[in-house]
Parts: sequence; C-alpha cells; structure tokens
Amino acid sequence: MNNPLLNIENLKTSFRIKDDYYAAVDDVTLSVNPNEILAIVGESGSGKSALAFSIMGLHNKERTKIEGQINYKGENIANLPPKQLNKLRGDELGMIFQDPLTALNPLMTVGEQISETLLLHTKKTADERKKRVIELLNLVGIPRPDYTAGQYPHELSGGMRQRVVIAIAIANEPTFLIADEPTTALDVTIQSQILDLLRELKEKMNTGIILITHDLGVVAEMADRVAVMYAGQIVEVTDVNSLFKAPKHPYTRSLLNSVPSADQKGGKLHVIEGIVPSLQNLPRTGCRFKARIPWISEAAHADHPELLEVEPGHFVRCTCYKDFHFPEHQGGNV
Ligand SMILES: Nc1ncnc2c1ncn2[C@@H]1O[C@H](COP(=O)(O)OP(=O)(O)OP(=O)(O)O)[C@@H](O)[C@H]1O
Repeated sequence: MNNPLLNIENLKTSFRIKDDYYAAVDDVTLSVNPNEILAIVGESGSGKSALAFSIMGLHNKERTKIEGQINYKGENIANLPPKQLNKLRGDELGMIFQDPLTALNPLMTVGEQISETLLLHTKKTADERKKRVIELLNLVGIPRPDYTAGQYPHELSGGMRQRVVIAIAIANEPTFLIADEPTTALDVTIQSQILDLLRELKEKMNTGIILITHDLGVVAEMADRVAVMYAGQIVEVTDVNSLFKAPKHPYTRSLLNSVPSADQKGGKLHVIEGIVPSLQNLPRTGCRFKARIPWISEAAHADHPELLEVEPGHFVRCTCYKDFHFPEHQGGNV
C-alpha cells in the first residue's frame, strides 16, 4: 500500500482562554491518501476549522498550542517555521476558506492576487502569469475573466469572491487541498461546477483533499471516506458507503437521522437536541456525546473511549454504539 499523503497522529490544538489552554482538537488521528477525498462532518463548533487551520499552520502562535504530529509526505510539519510553511503552502498545499472576504486582500485586484501566488511559487513570466490568471478565472466559472481580473473583492458578489478564492487555492495545482465549506455561499449550478473542479483536480493531479461540509449530499457525491467530528474528537471514520449504509456511532446516526428525507442527496445536517458544549465546558473524560443521549445507560459507555477499528477500515469511538437506539419520539430503534 502507498504511504498516505497526510498522516495526522494524536493532534491536539489548544487555544489560550484567559490563563488556561483548552483543546478544540483533541487527540485526532487520521490520514489522507493521494487521489482521495476525505470529508469531515460535524456540527458547528466541533473543531473542523481548528483542525484545518492546524494542518495549514494558520493559527496565531501566541494563543495556540499544537501537540502531536502532522506528517506531510513523511515530514512532520506541525510547528514548522513560518518561512518554510509559507513556501510549502503556496507550492503544494492549498486552502479554500469558508469566508472569502477575510481570505482576500481588499486593496488588491483579483488578478493581482492570483498573479501574486503564481509569482511567489512558480517561475512563470509576467505574460504567462497573465494568461494563467484568465485561464483560472475561466476554470472557476467567472463570466468575463478579463474584466473581473481588474476588479476589487468588494466589487464582486459573495459567490464570485468564493470562486476567486478557489482560483487562488488551485492556481499551482496543489498536491494537498483543504476545502472548508467551499460551496455554502454558492447557488446550486455553480456549486456543482466547483465540485466537478475539485474532483478533476483530484484525478488529474492526484491531489488529496479534505472537504469540510455540513451538506450530506455533497458528502455522498464527493467523498471517498468520511470522518465524523464531535467536540474536538473524531468519533467515526469509514468509507462513504459504510457511513450511509451502516453508521455506528450514535452521533453519526443522529446526524443522518436528522435529515428529513430518506434520500440524503441535498440534505443538510439538522440540529440534534442539545448543543456542542463550549471549549471550557467540554467534558474531558468519558464519552463526550453521553450528555446528549441520556436515555442510554451509563454502563454502555467506555470509561476512556478510544477510536477502535470495529470492522476493517471502520473506526468508532466508545462502546455506546452497541446499545444505541433512538427514543420513541425520534423514530424508535432505527
Ligand atoms: N481562536 C480561538 N480561540 C478560542 N476558541 C476558539 C478559537 N477558534 C475556535 N475556537 C473554539 O473552538 C471550538 C471549535 O471551533 P471550530 O471553528 O473549529 O468549529 P467548526 O466545527 O469548524 O465550526 P463551524 O462549522 O461553525 O465552522 C469552538 O468551541 C470555538 O468556539
């Protein structure tokens, strides 16, 4: 078997709040292979973006502590000096941010921003860069690329800005890409164009992709494997078919069960009763999902839940999945 492109081991990302550190990513172990899309799903606040920012080295170092390993092509890039990381980021790693406005420089035109990435990370001449900028804007479905290249971010709609962010992220055909909710702000037609683009990138360049999304339709359509995150931890990892056909962890089952139609395509994750606790209030021992399934007996939970391989390639945290059932008002034992 080939080595994974990205191999994260026991990653713990903690934020300083007042004088203490609180882990938003807690003991995460996962891998992404070349030519593979790993989807990460979970409610708001479960730590998906904190994980993505850790991989990309984008957290504020003064207020964040990163422990564990983030091995990219066999080299641990956790806590790499900023200069080395910047180079790696533009050369081989790409990130599509959730919020296109904060990702773009308001003082530079769209064309200048894309061109800057090419200038910093390729040997292209000014003419070649200009050509590539237009090619990229075309690729992400921007109608008049020549005209748009000369516009500033505030002159564009949210959807157009998001496409520019994607153009920057894929400008140098990254080997590894994180797409954090890449299509949330886009209408359905553009959404499917962008998803096609990501798939093409994966197949053409062998790119390994982490796709963070709330949209189970996107997961079903795009992912090879899926990691489900709850309260800073991965609670289940498996291939996409097993996730939809035989989900195990109560949290995964609740996410899938909360989609109104049996056909998950286009379905969004609905709110499960209760909320993800805030960082300071996260239970740090025992099953973190326990409080949201109070009808399941205490004895069903492991004292120190670990992510265990329960079937080949299918990992689940905590033993409570064995006894889990929905309460009557949620459809009983489905
Ligand atoms: N810089 C920070 N300082 C302190 N706490 C933070 C910081 N960034 C995130 N958090 C907290 O860490 C937890 C995880 O946040 P994160 O943004 O990673 O969640 P998420 O799963 O990406 O949510 P969403 O889907 O809304 O983007 C939350 O409790 C959040 O409030």
